[in-house]
Amino acid sequence: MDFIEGLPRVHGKSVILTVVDRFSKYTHFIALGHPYTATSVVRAFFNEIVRLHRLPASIVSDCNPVFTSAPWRDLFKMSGIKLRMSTAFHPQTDGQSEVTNRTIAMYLRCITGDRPRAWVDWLPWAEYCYYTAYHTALRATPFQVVYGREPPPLGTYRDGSARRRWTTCCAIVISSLARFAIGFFRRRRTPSASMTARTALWSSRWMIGSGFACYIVRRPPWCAVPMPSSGHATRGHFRSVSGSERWPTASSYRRAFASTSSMWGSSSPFMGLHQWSHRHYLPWSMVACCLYRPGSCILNCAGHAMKPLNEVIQSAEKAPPSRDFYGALEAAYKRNGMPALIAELKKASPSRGVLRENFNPVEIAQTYEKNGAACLSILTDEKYFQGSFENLEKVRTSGVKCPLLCKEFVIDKWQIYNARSKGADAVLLIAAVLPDLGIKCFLQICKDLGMTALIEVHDEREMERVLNINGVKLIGINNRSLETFVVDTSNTKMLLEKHGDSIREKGILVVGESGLFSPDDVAYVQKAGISAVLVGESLVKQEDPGRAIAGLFGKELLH
Ligand SMILES: O=P(O)(O)OC[C@@H](O)[C@@H](O)c1c[nH]c2ccccc12
Ligand SMILES: [Mg+2]
Repeated sequence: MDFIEGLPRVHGKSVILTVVDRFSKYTHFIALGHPYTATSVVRAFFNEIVRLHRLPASIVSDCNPVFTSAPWRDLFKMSGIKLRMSTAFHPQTDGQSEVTNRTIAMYLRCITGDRPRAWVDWLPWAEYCYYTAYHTALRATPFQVVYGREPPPLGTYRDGSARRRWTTCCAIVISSLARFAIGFFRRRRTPSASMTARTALWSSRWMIGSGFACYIVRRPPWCAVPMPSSGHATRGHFRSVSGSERWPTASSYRRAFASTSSMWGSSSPFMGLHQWSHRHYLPWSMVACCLYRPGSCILNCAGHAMKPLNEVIQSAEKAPPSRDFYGALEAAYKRNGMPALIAELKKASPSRGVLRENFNPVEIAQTYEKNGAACLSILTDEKYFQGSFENLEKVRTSGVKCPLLCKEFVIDKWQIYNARSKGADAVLLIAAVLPDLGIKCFLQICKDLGMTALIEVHDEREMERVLNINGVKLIGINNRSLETFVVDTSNTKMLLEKHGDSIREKGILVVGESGLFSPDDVAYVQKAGISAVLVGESLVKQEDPGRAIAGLFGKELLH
């Protein structure tokens, strides 16, 4: 048992009494007023713990004077409960509570974000998520250990109910997600044929890790960031990161993480992500609720709440077989002696606004294909690029034969299965927003689904991280800075000068992305060593985007 103090006072409450069962890790979080007394704690203990679980054999706590006071001493004497107190400067004795405290404080910071006073309302949900989350040491959820079965499903999110009050929605979304998470872990123990044991392992860890990615990608104003832990990470500090209203920039991620570095044990989110201990991640359900807040930039992911993971996996398995994206690029490069073209269907962009008013995805796709594009990239992100999965499906069913890249911010494997079920042959994975573990897991999923993963890097650090991952076949170097949107093609040259050798050694194909407008630009990146280019703006903006291809390359491309 332990206390988390110093939370914002709401309805007279500013302390959490945390009670963890050492065997099952089942937890209870009880909000208390400050100052709490021995009597108030005894009362809470009987009301909330003894009522449900009977008297414990022993209690481990730190040297809080509450437990040495008369009411507790009497209680211990009469009931035969042993008190095992940790000594000063040896918090490990009560390590279980310390870990729980840290975790719960983090959940609360993340969920309440810029409304720290809402912690009281969220406490029961945090508790629910805690005891229904898979525990690596237990190989089960605490709930399962105590009750011998999974918790019953809660209400399900229903399509069309989104206009309800946000809090209600959120509760529904969390509960259904928690259920998916549980379903997922159940699945993990009996992986289906399509999911190799290795994928299952990666994904289960990714499940936890992805929390982190969501956390990064969230729009800055919602990004609650734990303060560096000075001594105790359990104090109720809340802080939100301010940043561009329109778009989460890399600098805002960095700022966010610079301040948490001591807590995460890494100096930057772009370094050593894989080393983070799992308890520093949020459980999926928690993160999801942050993600679904209005204003979250990954709205596509909200589909999660409407279509459970196992259903998306089933539809992905039923989808027509995928085409060879990588092979198409390789063949086109050989055929033309020019970089293969991935032509992009992009209606708008956050930096340039609307690029093309009359945007007919099928027409554009057909003229791209007719004029020699090897593959197509279709933006499905709605908010910033005005893309959609409808566009992807339309192009896929229109008779266009080029392999298709689904372009969105993938942070959750659900999105990959979803992309496959809609007919995508490749997905984009952005190294800046994914930890290494995430990339590995997603690569494996792509492999299982027969898809190609295009892994996008921006700088040297990301390039090094990606080159250390096995199985990477396609790397995209984005010349556009995530931070300033400024395009600089010399980025490609610089990265290839430094890493060209190991890229060639591994047989990796490199795609030059963004800001290519003229035959000179193409020649420049080709000379740097790329074998394909990804071009959007300079084609989409032209009257006939297909005919613009010859203008971009300085010659007609062969089929
Ligand atoms: O329109 P451009 O400058 O030719 O860029 C295309 C493509 O590189 C760009 O759309 C892009 C590269 N990586 C991304 C990630 C998400 C969204 C978009 C992108
Ligand atoms: Mg304590």
